Order: sequence, then C-alpha cells, then structure tokens
Amino acid sequence: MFPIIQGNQIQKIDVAYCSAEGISSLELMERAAKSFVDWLIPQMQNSKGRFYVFSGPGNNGGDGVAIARLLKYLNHSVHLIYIKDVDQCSNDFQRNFERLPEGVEICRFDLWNGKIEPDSIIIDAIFGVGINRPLEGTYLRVIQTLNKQVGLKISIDIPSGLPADQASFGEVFKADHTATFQFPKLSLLFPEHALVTGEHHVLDIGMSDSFLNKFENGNFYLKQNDILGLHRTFHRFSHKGNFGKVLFLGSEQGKFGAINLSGYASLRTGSGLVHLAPQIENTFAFNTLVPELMLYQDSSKSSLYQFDAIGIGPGWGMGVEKDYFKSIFVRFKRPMVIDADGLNLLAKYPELKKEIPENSILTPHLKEFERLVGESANHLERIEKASSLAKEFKVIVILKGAHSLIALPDGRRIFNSSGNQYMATAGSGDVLTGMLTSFLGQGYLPEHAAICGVFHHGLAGEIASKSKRRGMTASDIIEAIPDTFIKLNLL
Ligand SMILES: NC(=O)C1=CN([C@@H]2O[C@H](COP(=O)(O)OP(=O)(O)OC[C@H]3O[C@@H](n4cnc5c(N)ncnc54)[C@H](O)[C@@H]3O)[C@@H](O)[C@H]2O)[C@@H](O)CC1
Ligand SMILES: Nc1ncnc2c1ncn2[C@@H]1O[C@H](COP(=O)(O)OP(=O)(O)O)[C@@H](O)[C@H]1O
Ligand SMILES: [K+]
Repeated sequence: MFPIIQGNQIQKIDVAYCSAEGISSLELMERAAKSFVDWLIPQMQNSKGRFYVFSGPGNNGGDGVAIARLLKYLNHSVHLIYIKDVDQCSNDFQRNFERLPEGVEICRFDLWNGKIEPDSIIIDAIFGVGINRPLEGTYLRVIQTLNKQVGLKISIDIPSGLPADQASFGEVFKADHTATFQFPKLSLLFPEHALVTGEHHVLDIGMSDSFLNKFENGNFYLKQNDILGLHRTFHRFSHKGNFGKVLFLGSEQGKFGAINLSGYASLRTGSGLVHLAPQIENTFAFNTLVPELMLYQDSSKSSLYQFDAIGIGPGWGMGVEKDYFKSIFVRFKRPMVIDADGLNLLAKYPELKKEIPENSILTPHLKEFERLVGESANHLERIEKASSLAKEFKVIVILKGAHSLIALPDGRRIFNSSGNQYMATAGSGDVLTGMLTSFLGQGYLPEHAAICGVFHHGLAGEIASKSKRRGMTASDIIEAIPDTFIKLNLL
C-alpha cells in the first residue's frame, strides 16, 4: 500500500530518494516530467496539441518548464508563461529554463497579452505541495485569470493554491484533471475539493512502497495489488459450511429491498448460506428477491451463535427497541457489520456504543457519520473523528463516499481507490454491507474483510458502470461481483 506522505515531508523524501538512487534532483524532476507527458499524450486524441504551461517559482514550476521542453520535442505548439524572474526561481527551474529548445513561446506573466487560442490545453505548474499560505497579488491574479478561461485544464501534482493535506484556504486553480506524482496527496481525497481537483491520476516516478513506508504517518492508499494476498483460498473438498452462514437483520415494512440486496450481494461474494430476518411481525410474509435466500425468525432470546457473521441495519427503521438492539450484541459477541439504521440507532442510544463487539465494522455515509459524532468543519476533521471513533471503541469505521476511508482501531487510515460516481445510487451501501458480512462469514480477519469488501465493491461498480453508466443500479453492482474475482484472477 502506498503511504500518503504529508506535503511538508515530500522535500525530505526527494533528498533521501535521490541519495539512495544516486541521482540528482534534476534527474528526478525529469522523471516526473516524463511520466506526466507519457500520461498526457494518450489523453489528448482530439486536441490540436497546443499547450499553455503556467510555471510558478518552485519545483512545480520547474516540472512545468521541463514538460514544455518535452512537449516541444514532440512537435507540439507550446507557450510557457512564467511568473517570477527566472533568477529568483528554484535551481532546478533555472536549469530547465536554460534547456528550453527553440520554438517554445516564452513570456513573463505581467507582459503576457492574456490570449489563449481556442482548443488549447492549459497546464498548471504554478504551485505544488510547497504552498504554505493563501495566494495573493500576482499569483492570485494568475489563478483568477486562468479560472475564467475555457479549455481543458490540467494540474501538475496538485491544483495550485490547494494545500497538500489540509482543507482549502483560498483561491485554487480549477482543474479538470490532476496528475499527481507517486501517491495522491491527502487533500485530493476530500469531497469538498472535487470541483478543483477534477479526476485525479497517480503517476509512478519509481519510488517503491518499501522506500516510502519509512516516511509513513498512518495514511495509506489502497490499490488493486494490495488486496491480492488477503483472500482466503478454498480447496476441492470445501463444502458450503466453509463459505460461511450469514444473517442480515433489517428491512421494516416498505423497505424490503434493503436486506434482499445485502443478502444477494453476500451470495455473489461467495457465502454458503444466507438468511434474512426482516423487522416485520410475520417474517414469512416477506418476499425474497432470489430463491437461494432463506428467512429467519429472530427473537431477543434465541442464540445467534449458529451464524458465522451478521450484518444489521439496512432498512431496519428507527422503531427497533433498545433492549432488542442491545440483545444482538450480547447474543453474538463477535465482529459484525453495522450499517444504516443500525448506526442511526447507535446515534439515538449512544450508551450502546460500548457494547459493540470489538473489531465490528461500522459503515456510515457522511450523514450517518454526522449523526454519530456531530458536525465536522471539513473532511480532515471528519477523518480525525472517524479515526478516534475506531480507536475508542476498537471497531473498524468505513466512512463511505468517493475514496471511502477505512479507519482501523490501531490508528491506520486506508483510502480506497476503486469505484466511481455511478455508485451513488439507492441500495449501493446495502450491497457493501452484504459483501463485508460475506467476507467476515468466510473467516476473513475483520481488517481484511473491510479492505476486500470496500475494494471489490468499488471494482464491481466500475465493471457494471462500463455498460450502464448513470443507469446503473445496486442490483447491477451485485451482478458484477463475480467478475471482480475473475478480473483479479482469484479462485
Ligand atoms: N517526489 C515528488 O513528488 C517530486 C516533486 N516534484 C515537484 O516539486 C513540487 C514541490 O516543489 P517545491 O517544494 O519547490 O514547492 P512549490 O513548487 O509548490 O513552490 C514552493 C515555493 O513557493 C513559495 N510559496 C508557497 N506558498 C506561496 C504563496 N502563497 N505565494 C507565494 N509563494 C509561495 C514557497 O515559499 C516556496 O519557495 C511538487 O509539487 C512536484 O510538482 C518534482 O519536481 C520531482 C519529484
Ligand atoms: N462518487 C463515488 N465514488 C465511489 N464510490 C461511491 C461514490 N458515491 C457513492 N459511492 C459508494 O456507494 C455506496 C453508497 O452507500 P450509501 O450512501 O449507504 O447508499 P444507500 O444508503 O443508498 O445504500 C458507498 O459504498 C460509497 O462508497
Ligand atoms: K500545480
């Protein structure tokens, strides 16, 4: 897993990396510039190949100057607009400036005529992770001018003006795409920054996980390769008992879909036996979505030990009695998944939080999270609160959304990379509950169940959305779950 390093540590890492690899900082900048151009060229099939690169005074600006050179070598039309006098810019900026080839149109911002030809691509290399205060003066003017321009806008490393690991503190360049080096900067993962970061893309500049891990501070970015070693394997003689017997409690009258979706998702994730216990008087009046699902009549007196895992909350309603709710913790005493109204009931009866079995997985979306822990000023505060909740109650908190956060009881915080906006559709959280419960029931460690559940769920969304886009439903995500195992070549 790539650690997400704090912005103020990145310079230190560059120095350590250059010394370990025996390369100069100029060579590292060249690698960054090359990785950017290699990524950019295939993206711009329909463009005229005209670029306007805006370079600030630091090494982000230096990246921009190197990129201007590489684009010119590829015969593109390139304008380079720099902002500060060259002799006041970083050393590597200056070295790259000296290497600019003939044909790059070079101009200082205060002498620039402000014209950008139509269909040009604007590259923002004004500030990178070195930003340490809100933009003002000329820099503010540059960003305001560029934000009014039409055309495709691409930021190098981070949109200029945005701090690497804090909430935005002023005007920021509004990018359509951000191509960031080696790992996403924390602030690229905040929902409130979506309109300035656009789509983000992580570009490899050669630093390994093991090198970066020396600088980790608890934040990690989850990628496909990270989950491959976590799956349990089953042999030729495995029987359905090995794959887990799971139960879902939820679905009051009128919300029959909820635990149906969870149950069906758990079957598609590989559960052996799946039972549903709806919150209605006559359980057997409940319609199951698929014939493989079975019904279960729960009462506060029956033992739940026959189940390997349980998931509670989807569509449950707020009419669940406190004593009954508490009885589930007492009758199961093993890690379980708590979602939706299970979380809303915890917000209503906060004294029950301490009864939650250790290593249970709580899956709030932002609103449910707010009900649980109160309002947060920004996503950074939310991340801290999720981490505190996980540590205090020794549970795993999955704060759902784009780049869902998995906050572990030991303080590690893992951000997911899979999934897309088409997953923001009714019932997609119920599907996640089903998948997490399924992995728990198959005997995965709760941490591994959380990581695999979140990643496979996002991947299933990506696969299903290829043909469905905005018309994708939660059921489509379920149908794509088996393809995630096939895609990852898992048995
Ligand atoms: N390992 C990596 O990630 C690599 C990073 N490189 C690039 O280097 C960048 C970081 O370079 P720097 O550390 O030079 O940082 P920047 O290029 O962000 O510039 C920082 C400079 O701007 C000044 N400054 C900060 N905020 C300001 C403000 N509001 N108004 C005016 N001046 C301000 C600072 O005092 C500092 O002198 C990265 O973002 C990336 O683009 C690459 O060149 C090489 C590899
Ligand atoms: N923009 C997005 N990118 C990636 N995943 C998303 C996005 N929006 C929603 N999701 C995922 O979809 C699920 C939505 O869950 P939730 O809000 O509980 O839905 P519901 O209550 O309708 O079941 C979460 O797992 C979330 O991470
Ligand atoms: K930038």
